[in-house]
Amino acid sequence: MCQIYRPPPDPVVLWKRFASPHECDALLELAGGLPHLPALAAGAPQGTIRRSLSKALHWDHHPQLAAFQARMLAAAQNWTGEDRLDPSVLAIGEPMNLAAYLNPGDEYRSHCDGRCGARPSAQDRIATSIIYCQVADEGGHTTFSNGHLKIVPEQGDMLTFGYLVDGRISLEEHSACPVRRGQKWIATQWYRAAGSYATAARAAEAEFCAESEKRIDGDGRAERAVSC
Ligand SMILES: O=C(O)CCC(=O)C(=O)O
Ligand SMILES: [Fe+2]
Repeated sequence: MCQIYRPPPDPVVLWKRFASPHECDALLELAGGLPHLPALAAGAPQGTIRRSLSKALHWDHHPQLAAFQARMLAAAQNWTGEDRLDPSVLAIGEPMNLAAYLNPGDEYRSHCDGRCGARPSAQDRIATSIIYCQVADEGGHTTFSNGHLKIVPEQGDMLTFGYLVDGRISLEEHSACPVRRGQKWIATQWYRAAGSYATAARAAEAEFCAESEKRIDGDGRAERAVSC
């Protein structure tokens, strides 16, 4: 089931229970356990906006991983309305990233995965999926501060958001709130554009997830919020 929190052109969609505990375990095994290297966010000296550990997982070493990524990609492409539009808008362009927030206060402050509203150049990132393999007991939510949206995921949920927007304030900017109690680990996949942006822009206007649509209202697990 997928829940739509925001429509295109910068959609936010949550696929409930996308990954089974077994699949998360398998990812962890491929990674050789929880990451142990400090995550460095691009442009942030000493990773000051990001306090977590991370590790890249390369599909070419793991056929199992490639198959799983293909399933993620297919779900993410769903928002393009596969039946009517070219589903090849998104492509897996880089390794999967495992990130662990293991200590109280671990967080990832406000940032964009793409260009924060500037027009993307060829092969820039245009969408992100995050699988929450473990959620914290308290804190660790994902917020979209400009969009006033806080996502409160459950274990196995996959959040996908797109940011193929041009020249306006981006609703893409997001943060991982500090973990307050317990631990959190996620698997992030960043997508890049396959094909022309003209195609991608058309697709971004399309309907998506229509058949199982469930909106934020009445859901109870997302809150209007500007901060953690
Ligand atoms: O941990 C989160 O909730 C967000 C992670 C994130 O923003 C990313 O991996 O790009
Ligand atoms: Fe991010």
